[in-house]
Amino acid sequence: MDEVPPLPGENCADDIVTIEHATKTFGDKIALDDVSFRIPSGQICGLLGPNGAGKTTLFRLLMGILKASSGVLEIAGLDAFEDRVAVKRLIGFLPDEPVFYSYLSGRELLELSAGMHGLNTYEAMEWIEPLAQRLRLAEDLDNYAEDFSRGMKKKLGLLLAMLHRPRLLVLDEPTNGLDVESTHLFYDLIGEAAAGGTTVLFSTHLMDHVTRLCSHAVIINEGSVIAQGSLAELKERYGEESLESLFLKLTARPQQA
Ligand SMILES: Nc1ncnc2c1ncn2[C@@H]1O[C@H](COP(=O)(O)OP(=O)(O)OP(=O)(O)O)[C@@H](O)[C@H]1O
Repeated sequence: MDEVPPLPGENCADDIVTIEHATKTFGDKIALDDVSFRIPSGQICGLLGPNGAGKTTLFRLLMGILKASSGVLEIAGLDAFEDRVAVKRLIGFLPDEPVFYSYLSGRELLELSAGMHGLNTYEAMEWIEPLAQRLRLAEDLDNYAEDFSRGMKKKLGLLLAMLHRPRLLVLDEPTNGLDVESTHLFYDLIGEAAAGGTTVLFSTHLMDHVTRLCSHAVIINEGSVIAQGSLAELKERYGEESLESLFLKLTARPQQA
């Protein structure tokens, strides 16, 4: 995969994601509470947390879909909400459940997205076609995306996220609903994008996938960051053999009556 060129004036050692004291409330509900962490360029970072921990909310803040109640969220120095149009050029986002226009084929959606990113449509499609073939989606691209299976929608969503060769890939449970082979194919593509310089932040409930793909992890629980660091640092700091036992230890909750 082609190497992603650095942005003008961007130092590769810089943090591409900066989150400082971010809080998000919905009425009385505190979904995120004083969250702070940074992701340096080129890192693959796993975002882990039990159901309802705040992972999707954090992704929606980073994409500028939601505005933080307080705190700082920056992508390559741009404010995630105020500069959200510019930020969208830097990020490829795969939501947990991608939704598409009902009247467009997979190919038309890719072409539309290429146009929105100001890309040459022919060149963008020529670049994405081999990836579609590797994901075994190429033969379905002329069908309506709405008729795709859940796994096919995920694959199209990943292609849309990667089409403009973003600086940062934000993937919300990317392999949720994928079969084993497709999961491997996904991780191959994500790993190759990272090797080419793309930073990756992804959430998953599958600890072995984090161990396989990530160098670093951030664990959130009930809206707060409870641990972060390299996988080796985390295991050493908490004296646990595996990421799974560490996760269970840190997120243990009392049983409900
Ligand atoms: N629009 C909203 N209005 C009210 N509460 C919300 C809203 N969005 C999220 N929440 C609440 O914020 C908390 C965090 O939700 P979020 O979807 O971010 O969790 P998550 O970590 O992605 O969970 P899961 O692993 O189950 O997908 C939950 O308690 C959820 O009910």
